[in-house]
Amino acid sequence: MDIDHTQFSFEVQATDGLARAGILTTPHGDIKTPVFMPVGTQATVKAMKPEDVDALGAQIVLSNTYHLYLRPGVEIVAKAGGLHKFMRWPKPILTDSGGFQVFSLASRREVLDEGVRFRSHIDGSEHLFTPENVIKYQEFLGADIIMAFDECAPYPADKSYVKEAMERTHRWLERCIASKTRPDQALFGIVQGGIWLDLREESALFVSSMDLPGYGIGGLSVGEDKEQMLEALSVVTAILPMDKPRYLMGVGSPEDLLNGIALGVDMFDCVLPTRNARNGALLVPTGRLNIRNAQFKEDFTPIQEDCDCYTCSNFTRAYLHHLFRAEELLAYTLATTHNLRFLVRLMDGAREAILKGEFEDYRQQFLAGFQPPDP
Ligand SMILES: Nc1nc2c(CCNCC3CCCC3)c3[nH]c(NCCc4ccccc4)nc3cc2c(=O)[nH]1
Ligand SMILES: [Zn+2]
Repeated sequence: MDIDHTQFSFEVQATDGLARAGILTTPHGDIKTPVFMPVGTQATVKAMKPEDVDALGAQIVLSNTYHLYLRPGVEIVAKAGGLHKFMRWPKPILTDSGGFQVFSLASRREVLDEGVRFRSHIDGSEHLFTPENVIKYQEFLGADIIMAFDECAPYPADKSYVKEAMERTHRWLERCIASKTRPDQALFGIVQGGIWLDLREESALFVSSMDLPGYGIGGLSVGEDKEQMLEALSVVTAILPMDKPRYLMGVGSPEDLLNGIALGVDMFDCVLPTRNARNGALLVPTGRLNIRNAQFKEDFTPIQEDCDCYTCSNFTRAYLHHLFRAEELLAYTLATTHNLRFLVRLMDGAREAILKGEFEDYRQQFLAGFQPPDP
């Protein structure tokens, strides 16, 4: 089923090297790219009200077919009128297909050509995900962008297995395309191939040949070296159509976002900014600040002086330090608000720099000041 081209389109407004500034139009609104997409695994960005996720500038949120299929069930979300109504998020939503989550969360998995048999991490019940039923589940959930059912090979894995998983993913993509029935949902194919550049080239060529509205770059950020990720990424982005959005799945840290943009990536998602926030690791221009540290006990300055977020505009480091030490729930909301705003501003700055042809300076200047996490 083809998409309704009046509802989906992608316009590259400017390029600066391989970096792009664009607009992705969807039935629930436009998305300015580059974009970081907050993760809302179980139909909520953890600890956040949707209106506050909107207020900090998030343009699109992610949710997860695997989780929502197991609980509350896709039928209930469909009865609620779909994800947008169920979670009161009126802007675009993207759902991941569940392939990755089956491998990272479920137990007793069995990969067959038909699909993946697994046991629920919640109650041990047995299930089978196939390309056909995963597309059906995503149609019930009603996201604007849905991901093909794929197999993200584990890392490390030998090349023969990665090749087999890539070929299975290609066959599953054809079955996903054949199963689609909603013209108001865009199906993104996913490029696999591990860290092997010949497999990456083969997968990028195959997925590109399906002429889809956008492309996920999978199989990365699974433990490989940064250099291996960037090398595989550059092979893939050189092959994917220039006029379609590229989504690097599961990435990442501020430095990975800027390095991905420099290689032609438009969309990103990662659980880290929100997960780290809940652990008290707050993003600031010089790196990460662990607010639980005793040094902040009497620090009455904001998390970040020049941040305009609700947290930095109203509270001090001493207060956040207290909330985390006291395990007060407000800590998670305030910390998540700041980390998400930090990434929204980082992406907005990248977009402005690309429009002015100054992205390389922007990237270098940010990376010069930002200390990477301890390995
Ligand atoms: N379909 C699919 N999904 C992938 C994902 C999940 C992306 N987030 C989905 C959201 C939907 C809602 C929830 C998440 C990935 N995430 C990562 N790395 C994250 C690694 C990481 C894990 C924990 C902390 C930090 C980094 N690599 C990924 C590869 C694939 C892939 O090939 N195929
Ligand atoms: Zn802030």
